[in-house]
Amino acid sequence: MLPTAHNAAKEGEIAKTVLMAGDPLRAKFIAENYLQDIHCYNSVRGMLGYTGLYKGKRISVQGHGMGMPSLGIYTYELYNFYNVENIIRVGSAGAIKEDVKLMDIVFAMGASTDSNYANQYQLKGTFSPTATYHLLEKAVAVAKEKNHKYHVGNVLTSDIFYGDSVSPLDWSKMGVLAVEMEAAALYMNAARANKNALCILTISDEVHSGRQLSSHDRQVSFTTMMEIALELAIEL
Ligand SMILES: O=P(O)(O)O[C@H]1O[C@H](CO)[C@@H](O)[C@H]1O
Ligand SMILES: O=c1cc[nH]c(=O)[nH]1
Repeated sequence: MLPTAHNAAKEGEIAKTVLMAGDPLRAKFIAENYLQDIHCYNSVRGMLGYTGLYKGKRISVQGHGMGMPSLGIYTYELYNFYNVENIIRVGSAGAIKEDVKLMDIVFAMGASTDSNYANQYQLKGTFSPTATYHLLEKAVAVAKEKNHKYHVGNVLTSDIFYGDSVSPLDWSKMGVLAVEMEAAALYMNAARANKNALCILTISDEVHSGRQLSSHDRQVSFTTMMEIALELAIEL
């Protein structure tokens, strides 16, 4: 079974806990700036993956691409073929609730979705994708200790970035905080594999106001989220 069609890692090359980002260059940035003794285990399709040490703990970091189908492939393989236990997504998101602002951190406690990803499970109802509580609890504790501004709640995982006649803002009437494109699939793959997952997001743009982060603020606020995820990873 290993390596797979999408991941060149051999058995044992990936740690039990993996940080993941849509952009593989964000994964490379984390590896090069925070990990020691890094080893690049994957570059198939440019979806870079590295294993290294953070404060002495072995962790991996890998890209997952954009959208649920892409994240679905990489996380399915990590959970089911590479014996990964914990996946922490570090992503960007658009704020849809007005009190959620640029650079804020959002912990996705739940992930509502406009996709049909859950149809594969043939359930007679609607599955609610949720974060693994002990990951959420520990990550929030790290953010609190570091005095970062954060929100915990529901996000929208959407199949649509450039919408024609639909707006993610409609979801704010249900208290949904922000929109991104992968958390629901991550939580469903984790649930089905009986593994752990958390999605941590940084607000890169406000859908409600049209404001966007400058490239400088993007870099600073993304590192805050990365440091929370790394501190969480060493506790797992
Ligand atoms: O910054 P990442 O992790 O890619 O996350 C968000 O950014 C992409 C869209 O620009 C989507 O993947 C969305 O989920
Ligand atoms: O999916 C995303 C990510 C960032 N900003 C958005 O508006 N949508």
